Amino acid sequence: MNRKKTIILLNSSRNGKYVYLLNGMEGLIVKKHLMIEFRIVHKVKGAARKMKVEFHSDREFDLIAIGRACIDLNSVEYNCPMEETMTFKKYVGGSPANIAIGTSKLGLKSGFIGKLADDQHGRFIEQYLRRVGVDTSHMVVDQEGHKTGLAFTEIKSPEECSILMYRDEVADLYLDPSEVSEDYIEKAKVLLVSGTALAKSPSREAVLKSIRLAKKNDVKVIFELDYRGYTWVSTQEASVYYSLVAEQSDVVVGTRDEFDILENLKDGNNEATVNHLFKHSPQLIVIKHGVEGSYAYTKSGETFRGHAYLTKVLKTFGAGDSYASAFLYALITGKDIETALKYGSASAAIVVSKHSSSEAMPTLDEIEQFISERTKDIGVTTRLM
Ligand SMILES: Nc1ncnc2c1ncn2[C@@H]1O[C@H](COP(=O)(O)OP(=O)(O)O)[C@@H](O)[C@H]1O
Ligand SMILES: O=C(O)C[C@@H](O)[C@H](O)C(=O)COP(=O)(O)O
Repeated sequence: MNRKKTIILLNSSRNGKYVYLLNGMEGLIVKKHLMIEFRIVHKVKGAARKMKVEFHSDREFDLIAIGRACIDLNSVEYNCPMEETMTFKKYVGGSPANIAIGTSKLGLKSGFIGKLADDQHGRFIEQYLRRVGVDTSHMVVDQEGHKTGLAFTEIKSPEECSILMYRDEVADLYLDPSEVSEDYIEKAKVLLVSGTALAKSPSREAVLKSIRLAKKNDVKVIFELDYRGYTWVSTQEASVYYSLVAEQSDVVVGTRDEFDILENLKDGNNEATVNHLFKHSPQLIVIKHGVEGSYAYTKSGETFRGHAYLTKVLKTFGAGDSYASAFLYALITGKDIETALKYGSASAAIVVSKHSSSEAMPTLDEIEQFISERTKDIGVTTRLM
């Protein structure tokens, strides 16, 4: 009897051992008494079914993001502690702004709702967003002297990066509910909500209003947890608002640590997280695990695994925003979840090898070229007898 099976070597390892894919299951190859055994470590359910999220097709904007548009000052010196860093390069930053830029660069029509400081930094941000094609018609200028948020980045080594944020009295957290317009939100397929915008009133109420308007007008709500600890009074408070918004969203995206904040616990597990959230509105939940990759869970019970691509890492920040940009691009343009995970991982791998988060956002050609080159690398197949 012919019992040949094809197994695929995946681009990842578990505790230093190679992980293989066989019949939709991930496992390790273990030698036992001259036999080769396939030991399952993870079942990838329904991998062949190609689930998609449906969006309105007749909307002027693919995605409208709400939250902060700020400035990143990225260390020009590599492998250097912040104390000794003398030179920083300026870019537009802020997670939702980065995602609006990333999706616009990929060809989506993106818009932004946010409040900018009435200063040189605020004007730089607005001009940059407009230049890369983001609609800024609903960005308002603060009239009360609030400032632009700044993020200084430190690149001690490719693995050891940190961000030092200056966010006292920042203009973005003063976005008022009266500055959120239903006429604008109803034009979108997707409202992208950043968790940090929930940290303080009146921005918190502005975001809650935008979610209500989105739901009223059949705009999908995508919640990027984007947790930045120092913006919050306590983790308890963050957990309350994160849960409230996640339960109302259609798609929730975050790292494992961010879901722990949402659930107000330590070392949570993905199954428990999704089981709870699927009792509410979400149809799709994406949980990221850094270089270990990411998982996408659907309400209908499927699980998909996205693998990080090996790349020459310059710094680790920017991974999440570039991942979200390409993942959402793929979802909104009707690609299946497996493809969206690949696009997200490829986009992140490209951005972590470059200096910035926003400016480095890849084009569609760059992502597709990257994936096609890497498919050759990881498509190593072997046969089990
Ligand atoms: N060092 C890395 N090399 C290549 N890809 C990476 C690396 N770190 C993260 N990624 C990719 O970026 C995605 C998001 O990264 P993660 O660190 O989980 O999010 P965040 O940046 O929001 O903390 C991961 O799922 C992975 O695909
Ligand atoms: O979100 C911010 O305010 C800072 C970002 O602009 C910065 O580029 C960054 O931290 C991005 O990191 P990510 O969350 O890993 O994408």
